Amino acid sequence: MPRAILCILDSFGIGGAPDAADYGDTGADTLGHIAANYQLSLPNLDALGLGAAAKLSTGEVPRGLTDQPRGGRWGVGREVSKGKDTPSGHWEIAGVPVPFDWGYFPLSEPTFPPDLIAQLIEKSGIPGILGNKHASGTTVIAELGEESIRTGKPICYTSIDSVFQIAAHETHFGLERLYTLCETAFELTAPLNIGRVIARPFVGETAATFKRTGNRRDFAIAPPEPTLLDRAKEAGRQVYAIGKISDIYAGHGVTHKIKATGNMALFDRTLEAMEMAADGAFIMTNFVDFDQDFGHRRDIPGYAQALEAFDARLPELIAALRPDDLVVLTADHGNDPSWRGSDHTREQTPIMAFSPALTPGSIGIRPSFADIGESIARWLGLAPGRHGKSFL
Ligand SMILES: O=P(O)(O)O[C@H]1O[C@H](CO)[C@@H](O)[C@H]1O
Ligand SMILES: [Mn+2]
Ligand SMILES: [Mn+2]
Repeated sequence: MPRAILCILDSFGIGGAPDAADYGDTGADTLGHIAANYQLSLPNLDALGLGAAAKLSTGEVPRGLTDQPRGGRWGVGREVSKGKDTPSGHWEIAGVPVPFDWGYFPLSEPTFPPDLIAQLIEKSGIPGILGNKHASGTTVIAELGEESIRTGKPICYTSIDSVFQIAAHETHFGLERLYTLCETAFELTAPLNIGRVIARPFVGETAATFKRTGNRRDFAIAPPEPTLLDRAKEAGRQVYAIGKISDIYAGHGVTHKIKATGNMALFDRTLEAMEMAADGAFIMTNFVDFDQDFGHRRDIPGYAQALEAFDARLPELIAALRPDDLVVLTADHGNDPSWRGSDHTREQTPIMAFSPALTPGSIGIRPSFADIGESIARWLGLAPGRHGKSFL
């Protein structure tokens, strides 16, 4: 019975979104700009159609890649959901475009409504908050982390995404206490249509030594309709959610939740799941480092090396495939490390689908990421959903 493995390379855009101007992102191109600034070597991704997909997206083959795929189906994903954020991208990939507008916090300072912060302080008993602005997570910890340790006040910040993030020291503030605080914040922000509250624990004693840990936790609102994960679970299938996948879907539709820190550990867990998973299973992994450690940090060599490390492991994944396994590689949005600021960028995404049982060829530009979910649904023998069309 066919199985499917879906790998999300978080933020790995390939430029060319027709609505990029609406986001101030005209010309943003995560892969294109990395390739222009770094001598990229991605032979396995290129063989699966990455260079060809990039050419279809922007008209140009990125430096170091080719437009000669050597197996699999390849094409371009275009997002219909308005948010260029992780939940919007992931939900749409799993067949459910986001039909509503998320709530966002303004660029002005303080960014959070005074009422919201007053209630958070009252309900949680914290002495106050620091931050209260748009910020990059690592920068704001370097700026305010020492004061946070000294005063016991957590650092609350946001971005252009629909998020309320709380950074606090793992031991001085306490990890469990941070999670509880996030739960309270989640209850208070849900009526504002805020997609996620994210706990951002860090360690270290000085600005120079602060480091965020793998104990990040996302408290997310649930998708508005059943996703591919729910549909697979409902049909009695195993659904493996690796990395932050379970958090992104608020645990809905997940039968096996597996956490790991770092892309290589995430790759290991994916291979292990492929060994364990039953016939008909659906395995989904989010490779978060691309986005969290390199895209938001505007680190071009870091992003490039993470891509090369991922590429180098693809032969292991291909060798582990059973004859009727399908693998799909794609991304949820862009995060061009050469771009201004530290936020995501509106871009199209690569879609690379391969299986020993699949004939190669182009799938063109898909009008919605939902086509990915529908293709996997068809592969797994699930009933069609309400959105998207299978390219298989
Ligand atoms: O700068 P850091 O804390 O990594 O935050 C990033 O992570 C958030 C969630 O993915 C995004 O909204 C972005 O702001
Ligand atoms: Mn993302
Ligand atoms: Mn991000």
